[in-house]
Formats: sequence, structure tokens, C-alpha cells
Amino acid sequence: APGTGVRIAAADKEPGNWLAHGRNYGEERYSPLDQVNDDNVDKLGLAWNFKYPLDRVVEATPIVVDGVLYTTGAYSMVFALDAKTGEPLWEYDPKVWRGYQGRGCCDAANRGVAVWNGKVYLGVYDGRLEALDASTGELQWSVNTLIDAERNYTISGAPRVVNGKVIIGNGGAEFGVRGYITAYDAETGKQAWRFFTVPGDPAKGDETETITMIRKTWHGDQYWKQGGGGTVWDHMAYDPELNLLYIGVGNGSFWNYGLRSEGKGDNLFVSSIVAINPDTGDYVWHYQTTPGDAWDYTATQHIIVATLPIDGKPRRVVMQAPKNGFFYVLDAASGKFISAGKFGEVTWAKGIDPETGRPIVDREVADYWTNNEPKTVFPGSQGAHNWPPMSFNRDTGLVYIPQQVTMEYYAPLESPDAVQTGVPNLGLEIPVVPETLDAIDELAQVYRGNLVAWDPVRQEVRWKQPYEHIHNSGTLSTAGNLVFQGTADGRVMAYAADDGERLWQQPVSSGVVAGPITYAVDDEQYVAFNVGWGGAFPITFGMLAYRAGVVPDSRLYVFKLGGKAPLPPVQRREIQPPSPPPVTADAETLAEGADLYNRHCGVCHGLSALSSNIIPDLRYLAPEKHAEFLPIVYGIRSHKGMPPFGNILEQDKVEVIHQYIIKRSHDWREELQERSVKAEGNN
Ligand SMILES: O=C(O)c1cc(C(=O)O)c2c(n1)C(=O)C(=O)c1cc(C(=O)O)[nH]c1-2
Ligand SMILES: [Ca+2]
Repeated sequence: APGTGVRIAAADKEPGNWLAHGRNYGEERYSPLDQVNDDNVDKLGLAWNFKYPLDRVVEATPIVVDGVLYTTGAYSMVFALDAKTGEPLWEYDPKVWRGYQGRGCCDAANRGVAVWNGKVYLGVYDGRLEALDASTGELQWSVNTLIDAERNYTISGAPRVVNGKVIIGNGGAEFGVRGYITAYDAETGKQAWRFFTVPGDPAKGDETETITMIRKTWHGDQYWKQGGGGTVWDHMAYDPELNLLYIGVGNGSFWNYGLRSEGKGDNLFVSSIVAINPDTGDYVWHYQTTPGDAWDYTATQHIIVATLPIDGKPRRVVMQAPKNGFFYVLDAASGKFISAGKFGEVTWAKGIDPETGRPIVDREVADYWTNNEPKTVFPGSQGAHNWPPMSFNRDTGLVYIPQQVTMEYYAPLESPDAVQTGVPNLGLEIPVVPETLDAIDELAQVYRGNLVAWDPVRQEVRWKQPYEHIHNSGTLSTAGNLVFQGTADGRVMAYAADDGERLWQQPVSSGVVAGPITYAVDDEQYVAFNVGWGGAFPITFGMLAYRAGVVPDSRLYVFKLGGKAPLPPVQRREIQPPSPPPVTADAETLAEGADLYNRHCGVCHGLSALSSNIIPDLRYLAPEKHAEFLPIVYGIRSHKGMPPFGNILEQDKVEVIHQYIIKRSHDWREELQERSVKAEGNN
């Protein structure tokens, strides 16, 4: 039987399947199916839904092979379902220790599996790569992909399988790690090659000539002590004709370029697209979107390899809309810069020099390291586009980008902190977020999302649809002249691909972030949305994310024309004033509590104790949880995901944090009550 790889390379011959992460190797996320189209999409009804065992983050793009759908939920759990009926066939839980979440930047997310030749491949949150039997879910092999157990590595990305090798990267650059990807033999799990994206400890020698080449772009000794970053935590794509694997490389460790590399050098391959020979792991070319990145402007975002008419001739290109706000078109064979255009709000650079392909950085606006002065920059670390995948429609020639407006206040530390288990280490102050409802309302005017239909040839917007919130889902485009997208505020939608008219909308209870897919079984077309609010923005930036009003309710919704299955009831979060115990600490202690809280708790429970309640909103702790606060912080609920902080926080510090949370609960209660009094006064 032919390997699925042969089938992926010819994906258009079987439009009913969704064989690979981005449907084909070029990751276009375009489906030739057109049974559902701009004439009838309003007849979509629910075919079935699958409820995940945990109401937590769902970022997976499902894979569909011959009537079986494979998807993942939080903590890398895998589910095989009958694609026609939703009937569960098997499930696999890699039993990630839930407390490992404390070592990740961005929730216990997983973006899906790869399927190849009868096996399902899974990147596990704690660093394992596993192969399962596709028909039973039984474990075939498991390898530990991590080079250093002391460092905070996690895996959120989907593996890719190319020429019989499974390829996986990892995350952790917010903590201080060295980025790399590894290829393993798909049958046996034996390691084939490893590609490091940044140089390591010079005393240990350079692994390859490529490392010697890139080391010249780094300065001082902090970078390798920190790890340098450059994690490949999300997208990869492949071109079978050119036999090139394209990987998206992330930000540096530290973010602070002054501390990381003395403010000098490009710091290759940070924030770059790198083309690699997938058989050998050898470097072929690179293009760096943000040289010397200082703002977490990762180039890990979706990479599409497709053919575009450039100067009237078809040309194989690589497209990316990384966090930094510019849309890039590069030559797929050589990496040569073709063009770029601003698809979002950008202040860090004035443009891209068309000769060199390098950004013209606005130092006045964006350089915070040279004089150690804080700067507010657009976009912020959430990016003008984050990991939710875009899609390329071959008929309209447009790319549909889940775009967003974000900004950040980058306040440098003058000297570096040491690497510590479970503590982010950016070389920056913890971000200051607005604490009052009025200030949050004001900030929310800035943080807006858009579905942008982008013309990649002319590098301009063709149409856009605005959203009130950011962190909306990936997109899918089809030959039925449709674009599908879900939203942060709990809707799944369809638009006309050519002019952006909204054609269909269905509310759901939770926020939607994953990329939707479409497939067919027995000549009937299905459209599937993975729904489950979570990821970096919803948990860390709870002060904005709570406004989306959604609740934790993780499900896979599958629609078809005339589907009659009952829709799960749609719920929304109702904000009630909490009833906290009294504050006993003085103002100075509370200020210390704010700092400790933001450093150790804010990443998951929300900065400044403002939470969207995906991970418990601590302002609403029940009396029995207040009574057990210390044991909880020390690990009695680590099986539920609350990491143990016994080695990190002394008892008196825990009490200081507890007091701060109680104080924030009172603040919130008072503000909500003031607002409701005002609202009544207006009636
Ligand atoms: O630098 C890294 O290693 C790394 C890893 C991850 C991740 O693994 O999910 C994210 C990020 N960075 C990141 O910067 C980011 O904005 C982000 C958002 C998300 C998410 O799942 O919502 N993950 C990540
Ligand atoms: Ca990052």
C-alpha cells in the first residue's frame, strides 16, 4: 500500500480527505470541495459534535483519512472518531503530568497529529514524540526529544512527516532554551538528524558549518547561557518538487536584544524562515524577517508554499504573515526576497528595503535596549498575526489572515536574571497591564481583530471584516467561494471568498482558535470547527480576553448541509461580583504581592489577577480553596494542572501573593458594583 506521503503529495486527487496539517504539503488550507458553496452555506446544520473530556484549550487541526478523523485536546490527548457520525473509535492519553503546565509559556495546547502509513504521530507537551497505531491507538514507539530536562521545553506543535521522517520542534524561548528540530525514522523512531537554529556553548564546539556561520551574528556570552531561543514551536511546510522543508523559527532568549547579544548582530536564525533538506537536515537557505528581534516577533507563523503569478509568470513562492506585521513573499527555491507589505498596525519599522529585503527599523519608536528606555511598540508580543493558520484560495488568489492589532510596553531590565524552572525570563520587566475597568475598556479599543483578505501579489488588502476581539481562529478557504473562520467571542462563520460578504453564522459557547477543516465521506461534505478557548492570549491577558464573554466548553462541531443534530446550548460568561475574605496586609506588602503574582502566577491565571476563567479566576476562589491556599500552591492539585511552587516560593511569599489576590478580588467587586449603580442611575 502506498505511504500516506505519496498521497499527501497528490492531495488534490482525494479532496475528501484532509491528509496533512495544512491539507497539502504546501499547507494552503484550500479545499477543492464545493458541495457547500456561497449559494447554500446558510443551510449548514450540525451533523454531530464531540465533547472533549477537558474543557480546555483546543488548537488542533484535525486530520481525516478515509472516513476517520484524528484530533487532539489539551495535554496532548488524541481522539480518533468516525468522521461521518462522530462515534469515538479510540482515544490515547499520553498522561502528561498536569503540573508540567508551569513550564510552558502558553497553555497546555496541542495543534494536532500527523498521520502516515498506518501510524499517528503526536508531539507530547512534556517533550515526547510518539507513534500510535492508527487503527487501535496503541503506542508503537515513544522518544524523548529534549536535550536538557532542566530547561523549560514544551511541545505544542503538530509533527510533519516527509520522506519517511517525522519532524518535530519545541517551545520555551520565553524561559531560556536553545531551539532545534529533530527528524526521526517514521517506522522505528530512530533519530535521523537534528538541526539547531541558534549557536550553543562555544566551548563545546560548533556542531556544523552552519552553526559556525550563524555564530558570527551573535555577541557576548549571555546568548548561549540563556539558550539563545529560536524555538520552532509551530509551523513547517514542505515542497515535494524542490524537496525543501521550510521551518518557522521563533524569538530569541532573552527578548531583550541588549542583554542577549549586546544589541549587535542579526542573531541568526532567530525570527527567520529556514529551508532545510529533509533527508539530511542540511541548511539550504534562510530569510530573516526580524533581524536581531527584540519584541518576540517570531517567524513561527503559518508558512504557505504555493504558485503565484509574479511579473506575469507563475513562480513557486513561500508566504508568511509573521507577528511583526509584514506579509512576505519569497522565492521558494532560493529564499530570495520578492516583496512585502504591511498587513497590520506596525510602528517598529517604516517598511522593508526592497533591495536588501531588510526592515527599516524605527529606532526612535522601538529601540528600548540602547539607552534602557521603555518603549510602547506596535505590534506587541501577541503579534499582528499569531499561530492561528491563514489560508490561500487558488481561485481568488487571496490569503485570508486572522489579523489583529496589538501593542506592548517593553521595559528593559538592566542586568539579566538567571534561568529558573518555570519562571519566564525575558530580560524585561513583567508587562504592566491596566487594572481598572475604565482603563481596560480604553485599551480594548486598541486590541481589535480583523479577517483580512490579502492580495499577496499586489501586497494589499482586498477586503476585511472587523472583530471586536483579538485571537480569532485560523481560516479555511474552499472552491465553493467560501472562507470559514471562528471567533474569540464564540461564533463560527462563513464569508464569500471573493467579496467578504458574511453568509453564515452559528454561535457556540467557547472561543474558537484552531483552524477549521472540510472533508467528505460518502459524497457528503462536512465542515469541522474545533472549539475551545485558550492559548497565550486568553490566559495571560485575561483583562482583555474576559470581554469575549465565552465559557470553557471544548467540542468539535461538525456541520453539513441540512444537518439536524441538536446544537449544544449556547452559554455566555456572566460576571458577578466575587465575595472575598478581608484583606489583612498593608499597602507595601500588597505591592510586593503584585510583583510576585505577576512573575509566578500571571502567565496562567492572568496578569494583575484579571482572568478569563479558562484557568481558574483566583478572584472567585471558594472559601475552602482560600483555606487550602498554601497546600494548593505547594502542589496538592498538581494532578489538575496547578504546578507545585514549593521550591520556588517561601511560605511567607505565598501568603503575600494570597493577600494580593484577595485585594484584587475586592477591587473588582467594588468596580462592578460602582458600574451597576451608575447603570441603574442612567435608567
Ligand atoms: O517562544 C516560544 O518558544 C513560544 C512557544 C509557544 C508555544 O509553544 O505555544 C508560543 C510562543 N512562543 C509565543 O510567543 C506565542 O505568542 C504563543 C501563543 C501560543 C498559543 O498557543 O496561543 N503559543 C505561543
Ligand atoms: Ca515566543
